[in-house]
Amino acid sequence: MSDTVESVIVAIDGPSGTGKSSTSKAVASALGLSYLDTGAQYRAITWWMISNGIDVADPAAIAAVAGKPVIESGTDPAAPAITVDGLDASGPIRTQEVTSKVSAVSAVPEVRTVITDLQRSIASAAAQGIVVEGRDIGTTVLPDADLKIFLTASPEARAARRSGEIKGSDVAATREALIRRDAADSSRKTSPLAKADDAVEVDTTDLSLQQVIECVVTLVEERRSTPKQVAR
Ligand SMILES: Nc1ncnc2c1ncn2[C@@H]1O[C@H](COP(=O)(O)OP(=O)(O)OP(=O)(O)O)[C@@H](O)[C@H]1O
Ligand SMILES: Nc1ccn([C@H]2C[C@H](O)[C@@H](COP(=O)(O)O)O2)c(=O)n1
Repeated sequence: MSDTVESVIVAIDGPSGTGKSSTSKAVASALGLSYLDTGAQYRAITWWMISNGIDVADPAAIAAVAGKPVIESGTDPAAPAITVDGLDASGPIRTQEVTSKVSAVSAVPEVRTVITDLQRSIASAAAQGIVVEGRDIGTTVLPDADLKIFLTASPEARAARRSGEIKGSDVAATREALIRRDAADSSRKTSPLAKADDAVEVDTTDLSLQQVIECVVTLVEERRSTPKQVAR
């Protein structure tokens, strides 16, 4: 019997604020895997569009330049990095302006083609395996992932979590903004936010972050000990 641990690809999808980033980073760190935040990539391309004066309400204008920005993502879960044309984008992609425009930009099919290709090449280069988090990883980007998780939580729990990050923020307004973004991400034509048929759904509403991390680590370990059955 070999001592080498097989590479594993884990897809973690779900709506905003369900704990995808926190869980994915912790699971990747615990298991020695790489980590990819695909939302950061859509935020990065959105930031580039805004910085270059592209009208984000004009899908044709976005499509015409979708291949221009050079986006690079680091995959160290302890220090996730993202650059656009060589510039550190980790701060600018978290602004309210980018958050309010990212659903429109990420709905453009040409944008999704560019970013999906990038995500697949990063995943295939991860020798030890990778945890990839987003909205369409299990359904579209990596349909053959070894394990697919779909995280959910009530809008109230998600809004409370998000509001906890920003002192003095309005929980009701945060809740409405989350619901609006989820509706846009779920209703777009090209690879919408959706649970893959073979994903394991984990409702995190009443779970602590530590409980969610332990649950996902257990699921990965179980998958590693019982390889996926391939349909013939
Ligand atoms: N189970 C949990 N219990 C309490 N707080 C949590 C839980 N999971 C995540 N959080 C907190 O909720 C906030 C949002 O989590 P996180 O950024 O991981 O969500 P996300 O699904 O990646 O969101 P988005 O899609 O908007 O990027 C963070 O402050 C995180 O610490
Ligand atoms: N695989 C993905 C990941 C993200 N998006 C879009 C939709 C989200 O609203 C936005 C930002 O993601 P977040 O940083 O909040 O995780 O990016 C997508 O379409 N597909």
